[in-house]
Amino acid sequence: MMNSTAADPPPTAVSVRDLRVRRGGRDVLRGIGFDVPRGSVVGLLGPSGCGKTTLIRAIVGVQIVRGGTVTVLGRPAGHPELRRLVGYATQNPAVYTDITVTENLRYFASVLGAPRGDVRRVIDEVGLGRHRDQVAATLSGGQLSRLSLAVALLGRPELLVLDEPTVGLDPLLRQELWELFGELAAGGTTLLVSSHVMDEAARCRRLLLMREGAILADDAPDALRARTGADDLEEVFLRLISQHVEAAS
Ligand SMILES: Nc1ncnc2c1ncn2[C@@H]1O[C@H](COP(=O)(O)OP(=O)(O)OP(=O)(O)O)[C@@H](O)[C@H]1O
Repeated sequence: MMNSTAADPPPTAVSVRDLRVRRGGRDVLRGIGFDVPRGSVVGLLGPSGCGKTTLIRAIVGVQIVRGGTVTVLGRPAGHPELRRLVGYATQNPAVYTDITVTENLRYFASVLGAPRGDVRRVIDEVGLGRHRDQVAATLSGGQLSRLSLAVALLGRPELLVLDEPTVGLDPLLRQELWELFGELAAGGTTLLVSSHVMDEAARCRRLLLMREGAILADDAPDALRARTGADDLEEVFLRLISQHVEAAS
């Protein structure tokens, strides 16, 4: 058996235990737990309102929680050291609309202490080369969300948390972005990516399927297919819901 040393990174990038969150007088996360292995792409899927963004907010340390623990790269979520280690792209792009793509990225690179050369790299990675000098206010929705993703990629964070990064993108761009996610994971980055789109789920190493503040399943896509006897992940999800409802009744 191998002994881990103080220098070894923890084997899980994110570890959530019995996490409970209340928002607007409702229990939005009801005691959930799971691990995100390092160097993998994990998909967070579930219907609108099931709690995906709330969970993501807890992982990046901006959500008040009622109970439970969230450990990120071996530190409690929200720890100041995580600022440089975690890249977060929100659903609504948080960039300055009155300056250009490059100016936004230069600004965020200086805030994060990322090398200047990173600006060019992330622009290329998200395919915004032709728009580098365009004022952000004039970008399309999909271009804006790619700019937000580019900000999250600055400094090569160890963990990327992306809230619906492919909304509003055409199928080709979506495919390119998922290829980029795969390349980043192959290089050791961990990605937690939320999505409504089930065909994207097939590209993930593991899937967290959420419904009404609970995790219905946490497994590899093939294991979920085998468990439910369905091929299509949309159908897998539906069967898991009915199994869950039957078990609860
Ligand atoms: N600021 C808030 N105050 C009170 N309740 C909130 C707030 N934001 C979200 N909620 C509630 O928390 C629940 C979970 O919302 P959340 O945004 O986490 O869902 P989601 O799965 O990310 O949805 P979507 O896919 O539509 O973004 C919803 O019932 C929502 O109404």
